[in-house]
Amino acid sequence: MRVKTFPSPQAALAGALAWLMENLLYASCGVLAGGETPLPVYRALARQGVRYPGVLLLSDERWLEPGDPGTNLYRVGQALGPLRERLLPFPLGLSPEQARDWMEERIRPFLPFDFALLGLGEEGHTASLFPGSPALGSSRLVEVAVGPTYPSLRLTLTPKALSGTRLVLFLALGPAKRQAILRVARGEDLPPNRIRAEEKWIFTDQEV
Ligand SMILES: O=C1O[C@H](COP(=O)(O)O)[C@@H](O)[C@H](O)[C@H]1O
Repeated sequence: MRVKTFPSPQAALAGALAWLMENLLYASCGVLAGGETPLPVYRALARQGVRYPGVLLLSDERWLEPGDPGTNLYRVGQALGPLRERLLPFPLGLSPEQARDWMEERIRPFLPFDFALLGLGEEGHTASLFPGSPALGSSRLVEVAVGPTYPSLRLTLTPKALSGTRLVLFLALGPAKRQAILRVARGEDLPPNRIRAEEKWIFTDQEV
């Protein structure tokens, strides 16, 4: 895991945007994190008018009603603008187990993914893979997972699905995430370190 520290959050977001734009040029399937942190990157991407004919997957989904503004699909989709059409979303209308199985079959042909822009939580989670979660050791590509915060029920890509991705970038901003960044960079057994990839980076505004 390599860490790149930028002088400000804005600079780190710009770095992630440049990384994403470069990867979209050559990718046929990439993964995007939900949450708050990457939304400015997706908005900036939409403003650039980037065309991308491939598939975009969400790293995870919060199990809410379809169309709920708390879902990653809603928030990421809004931010992506026209690129939203490239998303292959988790099917929220089914039961979590049906959605898991449906998604697993849909994503299999796209393995290994070309790139993954992922998040990092303060306690070290990425996607909806929380420390200690049984999903970390799953032999499936997609798992139903339980998180400590609302909404607790999630669907997530597993380390098995994400491992083999050519390039993985964790975008983690703000002092509240500094400890998690340090722990991941030290190689502690946290979810980001369960993902094996050719190249893994953390882009941050924190000195570590
Ligand atoms: O719950 C989630 O959290 C992570 C981190 O989100 P952030 O806003 O702290 O960057 C996110 O990557 C994941 O997709 C989301 O469901």
